[in-house]
Amino acid sequence: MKQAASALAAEAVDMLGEQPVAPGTLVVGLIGPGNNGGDGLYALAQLEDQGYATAALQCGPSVHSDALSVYESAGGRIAPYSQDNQPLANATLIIDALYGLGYRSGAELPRIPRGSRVLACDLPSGLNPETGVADDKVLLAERTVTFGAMKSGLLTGDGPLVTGDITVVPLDFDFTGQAPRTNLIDKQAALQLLDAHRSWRDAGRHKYQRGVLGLIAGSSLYPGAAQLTARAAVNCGVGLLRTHVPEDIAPLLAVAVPETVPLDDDQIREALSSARRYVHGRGAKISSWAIGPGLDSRTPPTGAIAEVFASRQPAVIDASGLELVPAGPSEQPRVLTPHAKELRMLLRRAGVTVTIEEITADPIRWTRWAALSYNAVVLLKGPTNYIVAPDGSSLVVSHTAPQLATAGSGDVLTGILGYLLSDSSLTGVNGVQTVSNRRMMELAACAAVIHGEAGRAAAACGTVNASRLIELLPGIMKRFGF
Ligand SMILES: NC(=O)C1=CN([C@@H]2O[C@H](COP(=O)(O)OP(=O)(O)OC[C@H]3O[C@@H](n4cnc5c(N)ncnc54)[C@H](O)[C@@H]3O)[C@@H](O)[C@H]2O)[C@@H](O)CC1
Ligand SMILES: Nc1ncnc2c1ncn2[C@@H]1O[C@H](COP(=O)(O)OP(=O)(O)O)[C@@H](O)[C@H]1O
Repeated sequence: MKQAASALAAEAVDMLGEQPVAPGTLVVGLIGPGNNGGDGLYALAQLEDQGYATAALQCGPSVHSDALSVYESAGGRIAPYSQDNQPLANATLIIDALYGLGYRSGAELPRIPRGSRVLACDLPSGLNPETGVADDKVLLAERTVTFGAMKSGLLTGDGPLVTGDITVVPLDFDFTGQAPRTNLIDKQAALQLLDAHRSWRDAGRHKYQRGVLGLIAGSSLYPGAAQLTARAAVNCGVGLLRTHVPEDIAPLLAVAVPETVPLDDDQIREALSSARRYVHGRGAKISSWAIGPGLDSRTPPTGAIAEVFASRQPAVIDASGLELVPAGPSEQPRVLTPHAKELRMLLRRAGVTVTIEEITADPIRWTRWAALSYNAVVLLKGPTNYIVAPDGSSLVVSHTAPQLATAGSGDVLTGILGYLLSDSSLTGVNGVQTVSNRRMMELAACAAVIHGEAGRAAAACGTVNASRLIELLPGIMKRFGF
């Protein structure tokens, strides 16, 4: 418990970001009746020792007695919580140590002043630790420090919307008794994954060796989507982008993205056959594919697209491409990127009937169904991104921004992921090699984090639109080591 409390206190200090302590700084703990409250009191005691002014507010019928004695010995004082509590109004930081793993929905939760900075101990109070269903009065956290292992409720349902940034603090024992089946990929984890995948082959490569992305996209109905995906891939730094779009929109694309080189059906076939001949490092004509943004599903490109689906080259498939991708076993490593409605369509095509409400209530379950049915990694887009591999393992990305819910933002994600899949230093592929689902899943999570980072950066400067995200990508990619 003291180990947990130390991590909580350290996070509080990190949030306050001031040493020596600024005058007027006040840390207020909302203290519940169980061990979660105990963690909070021990953390407040440590903050007292470090010179912070603290106050504890007792929110239940009792408090952890040992922790209270330690807190009082450190000079702290506890008072009963009431709605007009002065300390709460003056708090620089509130530590929510009301309820944690022992929470059952329906408690009377304290009202905290609007705009308060809240650090949640283990879980935000009012959040069901298993299902992720949050009460209406859940205490919204800026950060959550969770102990021992990730809790499913932090990652599913409302969890990612109410936890803020999550830090998992390993303890000397695993008190949940089981390893987490789902992992959170935050910015730090994405950086680590990209570093782990990056190979020494990065230097001295020509554009074909760096990686060539083949984009099959666009229609006269949706001419803009192909441009957005293409511009995103180019601004990520793709070695070469080749685009297959209908003839009537090709001139528009050539003007919007002069870096791209057109790709017709015959060239697609030639690229696929060259991929079968080349070995790692020698450079195939196309390394990976992005299929779907802006395609018109009523008049899809015929011919070569089926051969791309039959290839072993990695692909990200989005939007109307999802209506064309075959279900069942395939040799192609694929990431499908549906939003909830498209996931419902994918599942229906695979014979599973489910409503959008059911998907939203249990996103990992239904994404897993699609991953199994299509033998592909599936990235379910939305306020939180769920990425599930056919073996059932999953990653969650909540490093997002609500402003990303804007037209064309998904096309940008496809461009980012298409680029990552094309980069031979990340996939290790440039020809006949195939990429494991694990790596596809990790790269999909990294793309979602990069997309989220672009969304946050754009939102920090003003309103967000897809073009703005694209403009920011070169700087964002630099932050991720590109
Ligand atoms: N070995 C462990 O299990 C560890 C636990 N730790 C801490 O302990 C916490 C779990 O402690 P507890 O099991 O004591 O549970 P909590 O401290 O989360 O709260 C449980 C208490 O709240 C009451 N309660 C729950 N829902 C309520 C509701 N709707 N209305 C009114 N009262 C309600 C329960 O009756 C119980 O008394 C973790 O979240 C974590 O903070 C950490 O210190 C690390 C080690
Ligand atoms: N509320 C939200 N908060 C954060 N990100 C969101 C939210 N809603 C949608 N997104 C993200 O915005 C993008 C929207 O993609 P998509 O639905 O395909 O739109 P479009 O087809 O217009 O590009 C996805 O990356 C998704 O994860």
